[in-house]
Amino acid sequence: MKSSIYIALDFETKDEALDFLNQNELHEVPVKVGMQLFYKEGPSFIQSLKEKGHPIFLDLKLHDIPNTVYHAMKSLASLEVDLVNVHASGGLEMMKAAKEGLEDTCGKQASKLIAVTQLTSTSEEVLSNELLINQPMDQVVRSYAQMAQKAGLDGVVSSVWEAQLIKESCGESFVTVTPGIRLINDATQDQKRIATPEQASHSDFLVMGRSITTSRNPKKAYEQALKEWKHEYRQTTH
Ligand SMILES: O=c1ccn([C@@H]2O[C@H](COP(=O)(O)O)[C@@H](O)[C@H]2O)c(=O)[nH]1
Repeated sequence: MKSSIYIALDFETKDEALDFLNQNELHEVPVKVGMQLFYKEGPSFIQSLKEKGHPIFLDLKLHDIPNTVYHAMKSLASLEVDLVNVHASGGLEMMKAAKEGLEDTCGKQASKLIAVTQLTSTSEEVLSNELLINQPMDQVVRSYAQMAQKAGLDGVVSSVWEAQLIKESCGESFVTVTPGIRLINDATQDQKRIATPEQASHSDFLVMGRSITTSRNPKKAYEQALKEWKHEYRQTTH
């Protein structure tokens, strides 16, 4: 898997999403399909994106009892997307079941499986006051990442600010996928742990939605993000 930026296709309909990609000449770019579009358009939309050559991250964040997640992953496995995910807070047994569901259907060719550690919309305050987790965010994210690794997963979703710690704890090949990315001066909106592409030197993949999709020039915004990120990537790895 080459490192890249997944554009979050958070649109109401497949027509809106496909028009967006066509009109902005974003051909074959990696895309992320989340609950909004998948619940409305279903597997046939994934198929049409695949036919157009887009690498796909299917971001459904499964979180249920192990047996349910096992069977749900068996269904998702047949879509043969690049990345699928679960919530790490579902626990070790649930994550193992997710992995088994994928592999029982597609063997080692199955989609890569990652786990959300803590949503990028969760702040330190929410973590302790609402979720009642009385540890610092980076420690919680690190523990969840280690648990995901123990369950046999390929990586995790976190904010940019925990990616280095994850690499140090789980190794360079453990994949870090980071949403909550904003170009400079863009609105934070509901995100709390945000960063610019330039700050994302320890991320293998970025996820960017509104900074690109609501930009006046989405293609330019996408190319700018890639340039800023790759510049940083080159400086830290070569
Ligand atoms: O922790 C997480 C996990 C997933 N997401 C998803 O990424 C995009 C981000 O969209 P923006 O418009 O760039 O804020 C969105 O689809 C989320 O569901 C996340 O933001 N944080």
